[in-house]
Amino acid sequence: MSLSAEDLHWAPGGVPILRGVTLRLPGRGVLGLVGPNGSGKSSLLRLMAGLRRGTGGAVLLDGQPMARMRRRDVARRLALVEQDAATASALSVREVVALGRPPRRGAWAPWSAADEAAVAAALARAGMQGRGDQPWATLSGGECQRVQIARALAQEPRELLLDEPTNHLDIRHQLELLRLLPHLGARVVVALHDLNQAAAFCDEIAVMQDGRLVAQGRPAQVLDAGLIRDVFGVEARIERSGAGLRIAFF
Ligand SMILES: Nc1ncnc2c1ncn2[C@@H]1O[C@H](COP(=O)(O)OP(=O)(O)OP(=O)(O)O)[C@@H](O)[C@H]1O
Repeated sequence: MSLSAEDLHWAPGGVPILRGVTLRLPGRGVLGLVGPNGSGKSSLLRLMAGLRRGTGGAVLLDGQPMARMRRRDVARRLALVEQDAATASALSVREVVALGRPPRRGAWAPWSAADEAAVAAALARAGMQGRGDQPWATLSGGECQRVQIARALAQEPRELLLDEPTNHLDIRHQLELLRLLPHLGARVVVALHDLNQAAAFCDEIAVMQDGRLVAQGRPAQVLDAGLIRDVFGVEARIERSGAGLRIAFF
């Protein structure tokens, strides 16, 4: 059953930001969250991660309202990597990844072989094995993103929420990161701006517009010229080849 938003509303200070969003994760694979600036993608991810409480509706984890769960139990289940997540710069890569472990450890438990193994596994999954001793401050932008993902993976989440993880990355690092997503050992929800990348790398796409979820399904079902015009306000031509598609904008 996994993670879902059910008729979720959020109106901080009375201003409606999320207006009745119902979003269910697909049974497996990567769900892409797309939508114009300000449509509510980051807000939805933060509410689904339990960092904010909705003002109506619910976020459910395995059918249970997240609001009634302990923070620690939520953190054992899912992890969020926010946009431009910052980290104290004096740490090594291994120390940064180890910051993901507290939800998995007893309050007073010493650092264990299991913790060490989880950190090593997270580094390997994120393609950063052998880099544990490197100072965080010396990493490239793409490496920083990978280490933030490794830190989230060290929580051993079943659901991983990523908010625009390709921000600031050059095209090679964007593609490397997107190719990594199906291999992270978690269900992934990823907010993306590039519709072609979303179509190519996501099993399903969910489209936000003005605080509402206006479409969800396989990329070829969801992305058409009419939706792109209505939601993003641009003209597009969809070129289909087999199961894939390419969007040309004009
Ligand atoms: N704490 C808050 N209080 C009031 N308004 C907020 C708050 N957080 C976000 N907003 C507003 O909610 C709207 C949606 O913001 P959000 O960051 O969720 O959009 P987004 O789709 O992620 O945008 P982008 O693509 O630009 O990152 C914006 O108008 C934003 O200014």
